[in-house]
Amino acid sequence: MIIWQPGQPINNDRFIIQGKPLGSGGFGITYKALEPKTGKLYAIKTLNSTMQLREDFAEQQVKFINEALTIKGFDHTHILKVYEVIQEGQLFGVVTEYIDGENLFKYVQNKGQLSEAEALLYIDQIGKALEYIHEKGHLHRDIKPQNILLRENKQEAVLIDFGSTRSMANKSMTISLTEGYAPIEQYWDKGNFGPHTDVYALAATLYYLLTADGLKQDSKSTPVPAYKRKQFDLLAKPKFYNQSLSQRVNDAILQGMELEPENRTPTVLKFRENLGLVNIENEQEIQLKSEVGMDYTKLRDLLAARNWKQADKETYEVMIKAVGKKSGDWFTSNELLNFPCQDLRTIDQLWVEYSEGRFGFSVQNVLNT
Ligand SMILES: Nc1ncnc2c1ncn2[C@@H]1O[C@H](COP(=O)(O)OP(=O)(O)OP(=O)(O)O)[C@@H](O)[C@H]1O
Repeated sequence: MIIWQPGQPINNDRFIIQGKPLGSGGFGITYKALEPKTGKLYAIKTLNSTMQLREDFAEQQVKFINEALTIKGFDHTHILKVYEVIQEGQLFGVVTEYIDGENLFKYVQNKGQLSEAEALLYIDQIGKALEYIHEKGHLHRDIKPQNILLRENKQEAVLIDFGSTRSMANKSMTISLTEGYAPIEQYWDKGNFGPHTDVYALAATLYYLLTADGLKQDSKSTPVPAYKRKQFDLLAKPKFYNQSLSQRVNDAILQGMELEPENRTPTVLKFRENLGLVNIENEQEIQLKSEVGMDYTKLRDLLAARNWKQADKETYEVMIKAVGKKSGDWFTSNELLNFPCQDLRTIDQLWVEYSEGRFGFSVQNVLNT
């Protein structure tokens, strides 16, 4: 049985284990490690001692590595970055980015339940990460506050722990669940799985973030588990624990946590819509239009269609209009420096290029890198 100790060098001295493990759970143990050559910190996850003692350890380890390799292909701001798989004797380790911050469960335990605005910020970020995972044909299947890390002082949530992740094509799934967050279909190995499976857990996570104080008074640390609801226990409305919640958020959570998959919000996008998050984005776009009287709708559409040439042209058109120049005019560096900053910021893909003594605009370079 191998447990790495503080100060232990691994992978031919490439990494040195730092302090006690960051966490350990049903099958994994996660260490903090320093790469002395670069001074960078990483997290390295291996199978834990219980798994190492199992007869089918070798098989389990292959599964563990294959899962890691799937995530290695993911590239999303709100998904933990997986860098590589290393080997130390019999044990394989998955090297990932190290997040200097705490998980949402600990954060709420220390701080108390979150305001609606803060909770929705994290749920929106993790919702987008889930949409990305679903588009790639996978389900996470273990969304819960403990599996969401917050980057210190950044209000940025990152989804971790892909140990339960499965391809949607896999109709028979092993039973692995976290009570309070797992939907009813996860209690059967051939349940009706789909994006709605992660919607339930995401809605339950939001339920927890907004009602943690009330739940605690009721001696509960999660929303009522799905199997209990099936038998006798009703799910209390989030508003029952937190009267200040908006009706909209209360209702969106209840629809996202419908017991039967058929009645539940079918996709994460729909769930975000029900929470008013997708509309907020649209509203922001409308506000951008009126902020300094410029209309960026055409530019946004061209960018979305990746029509770079037309987008470059439209950027130029929008900018000359904003400062009252004639078509064909160029900008001096001074004009660019004094350009209404709000506008420059709203076209966040804008790239100002300097060539042959003149300034031009290109959106292509930035978006292609
Ligand atoms: N990359 C990381 N950076 C910083 N802390 C981490 C990282 N990964 C995990 N942790 C910490 O360790 C805790 C447990 O991690 P993780 O969820 O990966 O494993 P687990 O739940 O303990 O094990 P299992 O995968 O068996 O359920 C997290 O809640 C977090 O506090």
